[in-house]
Amino acid sequence: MALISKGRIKGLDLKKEFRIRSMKPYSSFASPLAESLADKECFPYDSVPNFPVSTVPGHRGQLVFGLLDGVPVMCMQGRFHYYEGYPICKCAMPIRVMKMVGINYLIATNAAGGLNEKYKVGDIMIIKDHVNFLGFAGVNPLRGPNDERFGPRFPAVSRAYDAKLRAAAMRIGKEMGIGHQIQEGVYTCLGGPSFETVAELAAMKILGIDAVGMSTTYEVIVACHSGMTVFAFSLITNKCVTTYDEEVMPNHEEVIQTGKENEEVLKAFVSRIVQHITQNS
Ligand SMILES: O=P(O)(O)O[C@@H]1C[C@H](O)[C@@H](CO)O1
Ligand SMILES: Nc1nc2[nH]cnc2c(=O)[nH]1
Repeated sequence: MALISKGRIKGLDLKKEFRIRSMKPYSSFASPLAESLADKECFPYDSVPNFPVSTVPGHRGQLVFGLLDGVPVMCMQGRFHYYEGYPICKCAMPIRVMKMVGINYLIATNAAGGLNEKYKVGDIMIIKDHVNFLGFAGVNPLRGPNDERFGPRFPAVSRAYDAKLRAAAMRIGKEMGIGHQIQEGVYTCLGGPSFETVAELAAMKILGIDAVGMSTTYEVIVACHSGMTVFAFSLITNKCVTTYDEEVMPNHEEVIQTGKENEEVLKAFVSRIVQHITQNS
């Protein structure tokens, strides 16, 4: 989800580049956050020229514009993952569309497996940093010719996750009475779609990784490249299976179920962070 503000990127014309006029408003909602927006307009991904289409069960495919408690926002209902077969730059393309419509704040959320032993299912992990494993192998969304209109060839991402917003989110969590559910840690994105082996998880633990997922890092890199302020968190939907004798195996159903159980609290959390941003920017 992203907050819309004035000041579109210079030299880019969204209507011209994406022929956005041809998008048809559409209304059908999956997440309660998008449902709760006022003055909604929805655009299914397949109505946007050159936009990828979401193929993941449980991931609806549309852009939703509207007001969240009076603040103009743009939501993605369904994101794109490398395992769906798209090039990584295409997975991150919606972030550039956000930049082009004048968005300066990105709030990225994901479902992740909890590797840190202290984490419980249902915890919210504020992301303080990431390990971009895909990038280790050269799979970076900025690979290829650099578009200077968005940002520099070699962007720094060492402070990708805004420290002030992280502190504010921690405070907000406490005010909401969910302080015991809030963690702060390091996220990693793997290519998926297979979940991790026990040996892979053991290696990641040594690297200081707290939660494991299949998204977000490529979106954050692209947002950071174009100067957006980023806040991101993971919902810990399952505990990583770190020994060979556990009966339960990681599964997508558990991920979906934990997401559903926490929808309302996440919606309230995001809404309060959005209010905080508008009052402090
Ligand atoms: O899009 P996110 O990262 O929230 O979704 C995670 C990663 C996979 O798509 C799926 C695995 O269950 O959940
Ligand atoms: N890679 C990965 N992605 C997830 N998304 C939700 N849970 C998990 C998990 O355990 N591993």
